Amino acid sequence: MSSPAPSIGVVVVAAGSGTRLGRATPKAFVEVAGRSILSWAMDSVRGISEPIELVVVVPAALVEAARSQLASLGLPFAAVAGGTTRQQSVQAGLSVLGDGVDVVLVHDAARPFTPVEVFERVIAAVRSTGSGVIPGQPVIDTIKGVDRSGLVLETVDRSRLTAVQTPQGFPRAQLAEAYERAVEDVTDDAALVQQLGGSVSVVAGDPLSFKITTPHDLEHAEELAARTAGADSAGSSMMRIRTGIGVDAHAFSSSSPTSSGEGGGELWLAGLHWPGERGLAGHSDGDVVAHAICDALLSASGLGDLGSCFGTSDPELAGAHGEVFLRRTLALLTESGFTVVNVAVQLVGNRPRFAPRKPEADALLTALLGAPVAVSATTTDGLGSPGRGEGLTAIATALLLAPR
Ligand SMILES: Nc1ccn([C@@H]2O[C@H](COP(=O)(O)OP(=O)(O)OP(=O)(O)O)[C@@H](O)[C@H]2O)c(=O)n1
Ligand SMILES: C[C@](O)(CO)[C@H](O)COP(=O)(O)O
Repeated sequence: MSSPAPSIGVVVVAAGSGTRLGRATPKAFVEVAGRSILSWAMDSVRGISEPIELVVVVPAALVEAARSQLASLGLPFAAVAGGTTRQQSVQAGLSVLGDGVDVVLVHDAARPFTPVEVFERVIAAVRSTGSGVIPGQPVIDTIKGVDRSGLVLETVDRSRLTAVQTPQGFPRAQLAEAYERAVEDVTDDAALVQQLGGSVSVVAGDPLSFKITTPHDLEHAEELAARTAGADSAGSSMMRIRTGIGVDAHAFSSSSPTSSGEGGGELWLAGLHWPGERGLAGHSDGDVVAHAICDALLSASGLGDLGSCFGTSDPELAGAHGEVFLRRTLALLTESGFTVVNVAVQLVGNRPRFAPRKPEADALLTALLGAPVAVSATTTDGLGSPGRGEGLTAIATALLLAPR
């Protein structure tokens, strides 16, 4: 069954040059503690609790670079070229959003440390008000109105001011109309909506949402990133944890076991040969434990599943043992920068008696994946197809660490 299309569209604008930062590289691609500002900005976006459709808008020359840099995000995204102003870049992002999107958040990559709670607050407020919502922070300094010569004219009532941040959220139709009818270039999305008479309200922003604009902001970002790196295992590592689940079932083969176990109906399970036990039917050797592990690993990485990664059309996989699939799966994960943290798998069936060979199975699979694998086994008290002795099922979970 296909999953429902996301109703939240997130457009991350990252196509600015960063003139005020004064670097040769476009600002979103400047590194902070070894990662681009754009990559840092994705940490919170990835944490949004409901499905999103993500569009990243970058300088035309860096579309491919962005695609490869963000490939390990673990969530699908489109990367498109921006324009010469922020407004044009937002417009480019909006134009590729799918039909299923009805709420749009526009976020500056230049605000890479915006906590995910701010995103959630904006989404909730757009839904409850049915109108535009922007995060804001109180203005702390005393503000003076001055004329062109610098003469002070007035002290502004700062209780009426808010310093605006992103993400700025809107019902899609409201934002799309504002962009279609825009007549002048403005610095934020809310201004366009207001020009059409649309209402926009403010929710609490966050000091961490500061925009990296000047070299001083970049220094502040480096300090924050260093602190995050200090708490790496508790902080950003936690954000990189991915879990996955995999299930596989095979019927017992109708042919009798042979002594060789090769193609003659003997059982291969958890990477081990089980002499004298009836084998499992399938295109490969039917090793449900190995296959469930592969599916769990692929599900955690977002790279697909056993069927999509290793189709039955590959002649090398006909009759292949579980360890072939495990090695290939590990290679795919490693190429994409994932690290396996651990795997747990449970075999469901009446035979074989698994407990005596559990240490052997754990050791083999652990060595193959280079991470702890624990295999357990259970019966179903006679219920269902495993209970009737028709075949075996295995259910696996996997934990991965995604690349930075
Ligand atoms: N043509 C542009 C200009 C800006 N932005 C994005 O809009 C956000 C806010 O812009 P700002 O921080 O002011 O970025 P720059 O325009 O890059 O900075 P500067 O004004 O110093 O050149 C940033 O994430 C920036 O990448 C964009 O996508 N396309
Ligand atoms: C939307 C915005 O981040 C509001 O602060 C905007 O992009 C700011 O751009 P500015 O050019 O730094 O005002």
